[in-house]
Amino acid sequence: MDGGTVRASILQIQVDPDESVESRRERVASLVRAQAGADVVVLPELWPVGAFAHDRFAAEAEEADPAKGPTALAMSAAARDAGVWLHAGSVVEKGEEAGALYNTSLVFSPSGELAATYRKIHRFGFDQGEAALMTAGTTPVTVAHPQATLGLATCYDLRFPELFRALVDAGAQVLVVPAGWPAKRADHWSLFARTRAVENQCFVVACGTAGTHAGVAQAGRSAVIDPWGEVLAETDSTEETVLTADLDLTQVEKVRESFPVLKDRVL
Ligand SMILES: NC(=O)CCC(=O)C(=O)O
Repeated sequence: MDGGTVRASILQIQVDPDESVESRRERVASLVRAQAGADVVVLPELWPVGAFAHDRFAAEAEEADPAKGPTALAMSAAARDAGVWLHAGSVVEKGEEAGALYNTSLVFSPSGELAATYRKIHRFGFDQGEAALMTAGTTPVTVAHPQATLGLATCYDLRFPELFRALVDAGAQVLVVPAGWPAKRADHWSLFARTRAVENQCFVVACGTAGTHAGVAQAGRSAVIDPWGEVLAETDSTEETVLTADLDLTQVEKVRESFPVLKDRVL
């Protein structure tokens, strides 16, 4: 698939405890509606509740189905109103099994249909926090956007290159990574985002969070990186920011043909 130029809008959402989840949901829906004309809009990890607000995960858990979950419903409507593909970041998803919670990304088509879900595979916290409270996903997910195959990953997943190789093997050209990455490891975030782009010869669309929740200051640092590792757009702001970049999809094939390193894989 090679769909010309993809305009990506990253919404680096402010997540602070003094704003209710309901108010943030409405505010984010308005921001998404304002992105009409973009080919894909991306939100951060767990923006309704905050990636480190562990004590609120269970209470704020919701269904991924827009007929049942308030965030899914609001994002489905916003995608439809704007006429955009929307990677709506992730929500704390109520699993089918009693008490199970997942960190689940939701992708909507321009008609508001839930086109894909991805349950985060690598949970952060070394047996605490997310790692203790959430169940791990098991399946890498790609999405057939009409212009490009998107590969989905979430925050801490960025540290695990084997997931990204699986996404490339499944045809990914654009790796979309929503995150709630802490400010104190911001340089790791930028380093890994650029590395995943270079080693997989893909675009990386990396959407961070702004603000401070549960005492954890967020890195922001959203960025778009091309398949040669050039940073097309990046914000150094830790405030709420909209970052837009045009991705020339022909670059994926050009870089893979002119420097065919992926063909030399042995394992
Ligand atoms: N929400 C996360 O996955 C945080 C990941 C993180 O802090 C790190 O990898 O460092």
